[in-house]
Amino acid sequence: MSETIIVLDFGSQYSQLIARRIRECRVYSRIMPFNTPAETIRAERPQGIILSGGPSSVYAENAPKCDPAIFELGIPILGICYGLQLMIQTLGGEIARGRAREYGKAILEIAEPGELFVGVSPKTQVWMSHGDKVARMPEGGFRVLGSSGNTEFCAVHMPERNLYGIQFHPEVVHTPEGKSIIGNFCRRICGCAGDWTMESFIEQQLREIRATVGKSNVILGLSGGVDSSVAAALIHKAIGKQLNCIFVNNGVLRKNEAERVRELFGRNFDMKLIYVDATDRFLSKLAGVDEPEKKRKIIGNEFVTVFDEASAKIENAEFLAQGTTYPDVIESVPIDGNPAAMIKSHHNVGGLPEEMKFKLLEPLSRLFKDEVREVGRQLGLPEDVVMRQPFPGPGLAVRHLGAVTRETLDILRDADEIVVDEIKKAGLYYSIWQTFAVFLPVRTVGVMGDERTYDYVIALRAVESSDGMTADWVQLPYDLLGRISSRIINEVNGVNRVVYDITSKPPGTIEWE
Ligand SMILES: Nc1ncnc2c1ncn2[C@@H]1O[C@H](COP(=O)(O)OP(=O)(O)OP(=O)(O)O)[C@@H](O)[C@H]1O
Ligand SMILES: O=c1[nH]c(=O)c2[nH+]cn([C@@H]3O[C@H](COP(=O)(O)O)[C@@H](O)[C@H]3O)c2[nH]1
Ligand SMILES: NC(=O)CC[C@H](N)C(=O)O
Ligand SMILES: [Mg+2]
Repeated sequence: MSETIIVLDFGSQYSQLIARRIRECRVYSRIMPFNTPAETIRAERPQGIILSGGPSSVYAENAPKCDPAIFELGIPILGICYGLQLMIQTLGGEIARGRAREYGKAILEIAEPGELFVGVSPKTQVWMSHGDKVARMPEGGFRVLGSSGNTEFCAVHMPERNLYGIQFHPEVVHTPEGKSIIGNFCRRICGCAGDWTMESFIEQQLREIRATVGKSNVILGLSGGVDSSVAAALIHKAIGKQLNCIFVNNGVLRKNEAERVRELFGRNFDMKLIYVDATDRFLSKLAGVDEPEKKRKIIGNEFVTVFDEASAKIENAEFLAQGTTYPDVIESVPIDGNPAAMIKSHHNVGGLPEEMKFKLLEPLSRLFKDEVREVGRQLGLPEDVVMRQPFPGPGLAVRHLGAVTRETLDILRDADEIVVDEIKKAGLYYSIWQTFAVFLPVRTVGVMGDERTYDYVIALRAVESSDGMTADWVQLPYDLLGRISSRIINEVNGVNRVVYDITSKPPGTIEWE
């Protein structure tokens, strides 16, 4: 078991970031719903607990509350923003609406560094995002470690129980010394040695995969994408020939993707690959379906039916392995009472059928993308495999608004190929998270060669991200945008207009559906 810090999620948009910062300190972290019982938490034997921020006010009706028994577990706790407020309220203090809301930068003046602020400048910039404040501290027990102009109780500590609370957000980059503060919590306060590395992860997973699988066979859905390629390499290292990879052409792949993946696989892997061309089945199920969640569910279900059939020929195929990663899980699963409500069902998680004969084997399901890439490198996969841009399992179906048809899918494929080609030529493919085309089923009027046209619209999307959970649109050079636009309009029949999507995530998502 690795050292673990648990992040209790009160619905903060930053819970992921907190988890990542902890992992950057080489300590494993897990996000759990705010109402996880203290007993469940104790059973995980965490070294520490962080209470996240959150949109509610602790004094509001139905405000999310943690099990108060967690403050009695003897495990160090750091409350951030809402987490601080909840800790103070639970232990007898009072939270009230502040005179002014405080968003943005503030200066924390450290009166007493304690263990939390070792090595942090006495006056340090911190980032605030709150409207409530501590109006009265609980009687006795707490010390004030620091204040800011607006917030008297900006950092507090109860030595007796090893509880810390801070009003600001150490997890965001606008708190430049935030990483040291989180590092101090993990190492000095929780006593973690920081031995969570990708090497130790691989070793641990190899043992676990062997123990879980035993003598059974494993089917792995291989898409040629980063996650499933890395999962294949890892599982193959663990169980060798018991692994059977299946690559499904679901009819919504990119242009020439089926050939490309088979070539890539042959070049990099020494294992079996079963190729199933299921284009007709997927497209007939998708015919006329324009609702995004329906499309996703149809694709998730059909994938499993195909895996089922293909595995019939494989003896004792008990497990279905997938390259599911942490963000897939977090975005898709509405855990009871968890405020991180469901955004969209990733086909490989929320899109799976309720009854399935396979047991799931998902060794990467606790990793972020950059960690998956690191595992791939350590397993010897080349850069052109680990650095491929992510491509969603539901493929072009979620980049083609409205119901898909063979003709309009081909339009999207041709446009998409031009986008990728130009981005590669510009040397940007590996430095941008994702770049792609989206098909809009609306037609606009144009004029080409003095003739009126009435054709479809293609939207371009290019986003920067480190894990797909949040993303910024990229300021692609105008001349590159111009080149892509004119090539699409000249070379792709049926398109007479190209637009550029300048929405970040949030409020948008990366894919359009
Ligand atoms: N065409 C496919 N054939 C077989 N399995 C697939 C296919 N597409 C997706 N999957 C399965 O669904 C999982 C999730 O897809 P996802 O796109 O998130 O991962 P990926 O394709 O492996 O990596 P990337 O995120 O880099 O595209 C994959 O890891 C794989 O197991
Ligand atoms: O395998 C997948 N199955 C899916 O159903 C799916 N939906 C989105 N994505 C990818 O996840 C990241 C976040 O995408 P969104 O901002 O659109 O949710 C982006 O990288 C998306 O490409 C998926 N991958
Ligand atoms: N970011 C937060 O956790 C905010 C906590 C609480 N909603 C406030 O406004 O003070
Ligand atoms: Mg993919």
